[in-house]
Amino acid sequence: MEYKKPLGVKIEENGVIPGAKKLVRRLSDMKGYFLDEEAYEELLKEDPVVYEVYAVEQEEKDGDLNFATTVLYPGKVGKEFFFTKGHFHARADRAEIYYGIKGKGGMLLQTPEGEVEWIPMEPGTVVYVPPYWAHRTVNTGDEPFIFLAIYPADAGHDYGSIKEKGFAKLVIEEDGEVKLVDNPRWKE
Ligand SMILES: O=P(O)(O)OC[C@H]1O[C@](O)(CO)[C@@H](O)[C@@H]1O
Ligand SMILES: [Fe+2]
Repeated sequence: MEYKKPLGVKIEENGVIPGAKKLVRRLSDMKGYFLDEEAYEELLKEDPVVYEVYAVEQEEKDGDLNFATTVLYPGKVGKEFFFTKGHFHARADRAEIYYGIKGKGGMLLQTPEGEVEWIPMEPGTVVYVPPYWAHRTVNTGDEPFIFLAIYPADAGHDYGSIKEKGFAKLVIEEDGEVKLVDNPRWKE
């Protein structure tokens, strides 16, 4: 039997996992994701980084685990806070755990039928993402929102239906408050 080597790494203050694979998502990678298209086009002139992911991933095998930090920057497109794209798992029955490290935000979760849950997150919050729920994190603060995700190595990502239809709710700022409102573009 060939055993894999165990691994211990320290997450840096800024969320970076040394030696991890880095993925950068700029606003230009998220066309069609935000409601306010005019605000999107305007901000596209700067094309800010919306989030970075530092992932330590294994082969897509049953039983193994991946982990990744995400540094989700503060910002808004119109009234809508910056968020991660959001996805179902390609193997839809795979669950996931998130752990809040820094900053303030929350997670939007949604079933395939469009039932939505919002879970506020701060440093120390653990979120259990059950099988079959799509998930998207949102930065509702004014500093980077940093969190760790731990997920089955064979979970995969299914961005398709979220890219097309979005979530049934939007997370916006209105009158200085964080609000969840119906997404006018949501279709079942
Ligand atoms: O894959 P998305 O929706 O862009 O969000 C990124 C985050 O979600 C994960 O894909 C895990 O669910 C991580 O790689 C990362 O923490
Ligand atoms: Fe996931």
